[in-house]
Amino acid sequence: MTAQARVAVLGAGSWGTALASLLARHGVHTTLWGRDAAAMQAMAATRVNARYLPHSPLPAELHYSADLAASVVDADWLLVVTPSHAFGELIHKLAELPSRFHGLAWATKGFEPGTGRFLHELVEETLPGQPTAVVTGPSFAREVVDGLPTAVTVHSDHADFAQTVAEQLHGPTFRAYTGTDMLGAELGGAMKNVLAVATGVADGMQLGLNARAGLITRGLNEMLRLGVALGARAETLMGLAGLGDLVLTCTGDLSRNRRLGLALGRGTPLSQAVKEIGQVVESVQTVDEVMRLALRHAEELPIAQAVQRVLHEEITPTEALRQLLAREQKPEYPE
Ligand SMILES: NC(=O)C1=CN([C@@H]2O[C@H](COP(=O)(O)OP(=O)(O)OC[C@H]3O[C@@H](n4cnc5c(N)ncnc54)[C@H](OP(=O)(O)O)[C@@H]3O)[C@@H](O)[C@H]2O)C=CC1
Ligand SMILES: O=C(CO)COP(=O)(O)O
Repeated sequence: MTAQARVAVLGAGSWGTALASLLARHGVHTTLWGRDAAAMQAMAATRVNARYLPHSPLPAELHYSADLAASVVDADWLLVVTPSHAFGELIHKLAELPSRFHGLAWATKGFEPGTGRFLHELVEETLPGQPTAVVTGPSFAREVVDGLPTAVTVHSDHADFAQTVAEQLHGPTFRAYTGTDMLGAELGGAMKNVLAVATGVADGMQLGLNARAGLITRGLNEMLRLGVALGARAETLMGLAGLGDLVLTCTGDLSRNRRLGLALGRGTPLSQAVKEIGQVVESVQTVDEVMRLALRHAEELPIAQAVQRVLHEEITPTEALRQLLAREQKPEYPE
């Protein structure tokens, strides 16, 4: 008999809780770590994540901890699911802890704030030699924890590690594909959050379904152009990590990034909109990193730039729309 796999899921918000539940349901010995001891104790007692997924019972097999060292000490591999702004600090803490894990995956979507560095670059520097993988794709936590059918993709430079992660996540209602393009997978997951704000703004302003479809398609074009300039594979961005997640977050009201855009389009001030959502809204930081990369690689991204100006409250959504519509006529693709 093979030993039961042991995984620590680090970050007990909605997505960490959903992925930990999934692993536990699949027979993996799973510990969910969160920084808030009282919240973790309450979760263990009630088997509900009252703040982030209040309507979904969690499996009896799931373990909870607020002790990072104890959570990771005997884990076979780790799955980090904190917001991107907390990712670097956590990786540095992990580098200091006694552990035996072989492989670090993350389902965080975003970049290192302030540098435009990809999360895989940050991990390679801090934990050199560890197999790494990114779990991404169209996947609202609430639907996953409720057992609704979902497909994601796991990209890694280490085929064995990608296979381990995908096999343990894969189950009757959760399909986990594998791929080898970490950069493309990370870029897609990060950029779709910015583009979801754009379509949210348009829908909040009641600009119609034509505008929504136009923004999704031209947004995909921005993702592809920046991706290819950075060395991503176009097919990654046309798959679950790019187009799939873009469609989900640009059209599904469970998306917090879309809801931010909707609120801004209806005239709600940024700080109020973020406060009302009450959860991580990655686009607020990601947009600056996307534009930093675009500048570095001389790529013009008019939709992402409009989102940046709106999120910095430099221009109103109405002015952003005027500027986008006033752009010159040109071929759809460069010849
Ligand atoms: N929700 C979803 O459907 C999906 C989310 N993602 C991605 O997953 C990542 C996490 O998002 P999500 O779970 O939704 O976010 P939530 O807003 O639901 O939860 C955020 C969690 O992160 C914790 N946290 C915040 N700062 C720190 C820190 N410094 N150290 C440790 N924990 C911290 C919070 O703890 P506390 O409560 O104590 O503040 C909370 O548990 C994001 O990058 C998101 O884009 C990806 C796919 C789907
Ligand atoms: O990444 C997600 C779904 O794939 C969740 O999107 P939001 O962060 O916009 O809620």
